[in-house]
Amino acid sequence: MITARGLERRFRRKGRGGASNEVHAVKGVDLDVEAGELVGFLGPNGAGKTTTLRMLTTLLKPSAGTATVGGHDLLADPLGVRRNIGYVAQGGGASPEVRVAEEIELQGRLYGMSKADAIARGAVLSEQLDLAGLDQRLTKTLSGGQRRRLDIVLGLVHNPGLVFLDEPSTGLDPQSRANLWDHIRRLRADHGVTIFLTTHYLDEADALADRLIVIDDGRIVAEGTPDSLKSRVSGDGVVIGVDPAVVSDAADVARQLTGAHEFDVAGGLIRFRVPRGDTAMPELLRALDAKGIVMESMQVTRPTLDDVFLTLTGRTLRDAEQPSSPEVSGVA
Ligand SMILES: Nc1ncnc2c1ncn2[C@@H]1O[C@H](COP(=O)(O)OP(=O)(O)OP(=O)(O)O)[C@@H](O)[C@H]1O
Repeated sequence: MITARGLERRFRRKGRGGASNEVHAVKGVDLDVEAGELVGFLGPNGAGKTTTLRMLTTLLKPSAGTATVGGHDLLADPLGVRRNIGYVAQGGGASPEVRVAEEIELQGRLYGMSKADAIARGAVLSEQLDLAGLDQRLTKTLSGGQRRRLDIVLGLVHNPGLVFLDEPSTGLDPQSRANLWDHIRRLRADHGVTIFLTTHYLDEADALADRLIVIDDGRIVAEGTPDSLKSRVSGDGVVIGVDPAVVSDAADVARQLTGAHEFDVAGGLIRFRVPRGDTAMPELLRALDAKGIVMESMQVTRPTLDDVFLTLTGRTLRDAEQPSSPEVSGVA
């Protein structure tokens, strides 16, 4: 669905006294997205997510690189790309003074659909995204969550096989976010739409994406399923409790586990890491049992995506956030 090679984008910014300097926002991105995948493009503010997305959706010309999106070449056939994708921008696109039904119909007609087809498709999507009954409301009267769902209907009305969502849940309260995630999952399940979404929320990336592509400072730094990224980097944290009299014997047993590392033994507690806690624990229980040692307590904690980002870049995702800079001008 998407193949990009060496995508780059530079911007020229005017500094003090009219001097201009260049921002290398995207520094050679390669990415592949298969049909039917739900891929999260994760990175801190300013990492280059929106710039990459705008290049892939033909809104911004790459300074270098090539891409095929939805089967069409980005540079040779931008119209073909546009016809085959949906794009839901960060701030959304609905006009405030227009009724929901008119907005959906207008969007369909912009893509060359007949009035009847646009209305029919709009009705199906509105039902699926919990907007049924709101068709005569002015869009400015919708709640944040409803508006965001309308943005998604607008992005999907022309039936694209691939949809780009830029920061879909920004600005929504926790309940509306969880609700939106359900809708996004269902869209993929019911329509087989391929979804590429950007986010800087770790929980969103974790909850929603089959696969994550992590970007930092214009470069891809990792990719994989949320679980594989977590296990690759640091492994699960384990704390077991035993009688302090046998703690060193128990620690010797735990050290035999494949990949066990970072041991810390204090009182009756043994802390360490293993690549996969769920498979290591039964093995450890059996080995301790064979030595007649009773495990009194056990806790396994999965690493978070923030641990992953920290290991990859030396910063947590939150530390890495920087205020976005104003738009000035582009250099293709
Ligand atoms: N039109 C522009 N002119 C100058 N600099 C720009 C322009 N657009 C983006 N940039 C800069 O490029 C870098 C990447 O910005 P981009 O918006 O792609 O990041 P992002 O990861 O999407 O961040 P956010 O989550 O805040 O949207 C930033 O340093 C940003 O200031």
